Amino acid sequence: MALDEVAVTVQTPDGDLPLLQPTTLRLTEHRIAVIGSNGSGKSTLARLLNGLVEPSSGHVTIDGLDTVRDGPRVRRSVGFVFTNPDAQLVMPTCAEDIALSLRRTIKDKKARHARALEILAGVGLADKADTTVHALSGGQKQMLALAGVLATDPRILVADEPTTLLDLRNTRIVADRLFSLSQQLVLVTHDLDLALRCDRALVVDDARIVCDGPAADAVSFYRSLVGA
Ligand SMILES: Nc1ncnc2c1ncn2[C@@H]1O[C@H](COP(=O)(O)OP(=O)(O)OP(=O)(O)O)[C@@H](O)[C@H]1O
Repeated sequence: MALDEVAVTVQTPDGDLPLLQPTTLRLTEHRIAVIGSNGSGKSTLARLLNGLVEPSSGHVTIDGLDTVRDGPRVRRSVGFVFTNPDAQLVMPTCAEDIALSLRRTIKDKKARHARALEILAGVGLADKADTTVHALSGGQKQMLALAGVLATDPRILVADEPTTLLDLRNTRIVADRLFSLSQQLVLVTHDLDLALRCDRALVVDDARIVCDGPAADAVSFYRSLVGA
């Protein structure tokens, strides 16, 4: 993943508002954390990586594919997990939701349903196949949303505060799943323990990356930045 002189600016009634100042980055490590205060620009950076946000200037490329020009192919490579799983659970039942993610790879409906049941079993939701997604707990919903994204077989996973709405136990379950993946992971988080488990961390402040390095160094920098 590469950002070349990428800036994001939005127009507001008060004039241009920079959401990301010009940034050049190469993201090659297996697990990269993005940390920083509320409103600093972390989600903007994460959303650039799969084309949910387009650069106002510069280019974002994933394996050489431009996120604007090659949007659909980029989104096949880069799965995105939202803070609130309700944003991505769209089908009436859990099995149907996973089956939706499998529609590109498994054309036969029965085979797709069977694979969906296997995937649900793999995340501890075997008994929820025919349950409405609205009847799941927050932790179960996030595991379902994550399983749905992984069912599309992305090479990279970008997760934007995936544990923020979860209690301690569910945070651990979702985090352990994320850290067990072979996929490259970009994890936006306020949980500094999770950031410390990454190979590299970026600190975002006021629309800029103000520190970029080994997670322990970046977390120390962030703590001193906010006086904690
Ligand atoms: N489309 C938009 N129009 C105007 N302002 C925006 C837009 N998108 C984001 N912002 C503003 O840009 C800033 C950065 O937003 P962003 O969501 O990237 O922050 P964040 O670091 O992820 O914050 P949080 O930790 O609260 O989720 C915020 O002040 C936000 O209100």
